[in-house]
Amino acid sequence: MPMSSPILQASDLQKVYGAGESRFHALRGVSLDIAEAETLAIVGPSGSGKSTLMHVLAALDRPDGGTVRFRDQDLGALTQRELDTLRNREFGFVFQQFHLDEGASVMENVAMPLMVGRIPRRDRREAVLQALEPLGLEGRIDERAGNLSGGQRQRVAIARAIVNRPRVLFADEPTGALDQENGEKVARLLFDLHEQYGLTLVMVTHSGELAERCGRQVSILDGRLSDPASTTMEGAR
Ligand SMILES: Nc1ncnc2c1ncn2[C@@H]1O[C@H](COP(=O)(O)OP(=O)(O)OP(=O)(O)O)[C@@H](O)[C@H]1O
Repeated sequence: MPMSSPILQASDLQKVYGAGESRFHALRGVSLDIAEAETLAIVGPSGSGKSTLMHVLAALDRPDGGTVRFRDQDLGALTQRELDTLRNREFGFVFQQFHLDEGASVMENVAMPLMVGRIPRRDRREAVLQALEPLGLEGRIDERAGNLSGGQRQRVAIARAIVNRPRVLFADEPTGALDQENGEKVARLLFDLHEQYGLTLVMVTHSGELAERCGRQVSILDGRLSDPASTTMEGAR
């Protein structure tokens, strides 16, 4: 059955850290198609290469071999500047440890991708309010990020991730630093964003429960996908 072309397509990815004695082969030929608007969990034991794979897919890091294509564009053919622009426009990021500037306001944190994308100052506040609104944080816009609770901080990080209206949201252990209740709230928000905007969601997680809620899971072990049949989009929704 013909399928629409994938939004992301990784082919035979290799990633090697270090050299000599400390050389470590973290990705050993990973091929993976990701369909537009699917929800994908990348699972596997600690140190298996999950974050490395996510970073390479998201153009945060370049592979040492193989290719990543975004909408048929070979990311390896782009200059660093072109890659940075594409990442800022098309991808949003949520990390376990939030990575907020705690001394800055919610407004300043969420506006960061808009500044990188050279959106004029006069348009930023409205865009930030729109991003905060579905997360229930528009009333906190002028608060210092460091004054917020962990769950609220992760919601600010999600607002920052969606403020540029990206097509793909990458989340690395998004609920890992949160208690059960706040983790559930954040998980629900991520799936709501997928439903509302058709965002493609790519999530690295240790949580079997979170992974189960994704349309598809791929499992990585020692830098290889453990079930090669899972690399196509048959299971995508
Ligand atoms: N910058 C680096 N330099 C050297 N080795 C690295 C670097 N980053 C990761 N590694 C190694 O590569 C392997 C894969 O790391 P990665 O972070 O992708 O694993 P992971 O599956 O996400 O693990 P975890 O679940 O513990 O976060 C690990 O053995 C790690 O020690």
